[in-house]
Amino acid sequence: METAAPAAVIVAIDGPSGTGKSSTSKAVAAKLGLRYLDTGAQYRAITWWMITNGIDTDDPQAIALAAGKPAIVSGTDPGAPTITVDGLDASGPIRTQEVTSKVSAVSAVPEVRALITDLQRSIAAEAAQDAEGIVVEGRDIGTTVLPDADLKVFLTASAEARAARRNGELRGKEATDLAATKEALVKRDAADSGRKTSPLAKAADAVEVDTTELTLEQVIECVVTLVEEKRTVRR
Ligand SMILES: Nc1ncnc2c1ncn2[C@@H]1O[C@H](COP(=O)(O)OP(=O)(O)O)[C@@H](O)[C@H]1O
Ligand SMILES: Nc1ccn([C@@H]2O[C@H](COP(=O)(O)OP(=O)(O)O)[C@@H](O)[C@H]2O)c(=O)n1
Repeated sequence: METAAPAAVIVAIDGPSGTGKSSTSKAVAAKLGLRYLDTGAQYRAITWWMITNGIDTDDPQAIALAAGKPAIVSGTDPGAPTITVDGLDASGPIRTQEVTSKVSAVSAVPEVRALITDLQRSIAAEAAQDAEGIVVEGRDIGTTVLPDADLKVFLTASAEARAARRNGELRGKEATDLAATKEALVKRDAADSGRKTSPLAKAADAVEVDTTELTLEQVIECVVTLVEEKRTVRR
């Protein structure tokens, strides 16, 4: 008798910058044969498009009017995630300090969030239909984008640990001193948490994991266990 394939699993991993969302989400998706979506990269991509097309990122109206123009496409292979804007590879430009300094303003605009949230939901629905499921990481996945996700994880860590991790990633001129990195990170956290439309927040039914004292491997193992527990219960 054919055993039914396990139902697809939808995992939401949220949290502020530097908690390990991307590293953990990619590793968990790869280990469990799931797709992966970096929603931050989508907001960075539309921000990069606004900057390169001369849209004033301090003008929410101008951002709203232009929000529907760029075509943003995400590749969901955790081993080689991709992001293109109007067919161009945007994976490099979206990580600059210029984009990082403007992405919170762009992503706070309701019209931007509505368009990108629809895109995220269609990518998750496709993964549920055609694959084993997906790990979607961001700020508002468990609260707004995928409120019915099978598993919601909210990663936290001290601002000091997060700044040190982020600083460790920056290269050359962008590797500013730790204090400057921490200040920028705390400022972005506040903007993301304080905005009116789908702010950074822990869903009531999310499992909180403080990664401050944990290694990345320990966080990955913790989330893999949580997903496998979910899958077992549902079989
Ligand atoms: N628990 C951890 N311990 C040490 N370093 C970590 C941990 N989690 C992530 N990192 C490192 O910190 C940096 C930021 O991780 P990332 O996954 O990009 O975080 P986020 O997506 O939440 O901003 C990366 O260099 C990553 O390897
Ligand atoms: N689901 C999401 C993901 C990111 N974002 C925005 O996009 C920015 C960049 O997200 P990111 O995940 O690439 O940032 P890091 O956590 O990697 O520093 C965040 O600071 C938010 O302003 C959002 O508003 N909603």
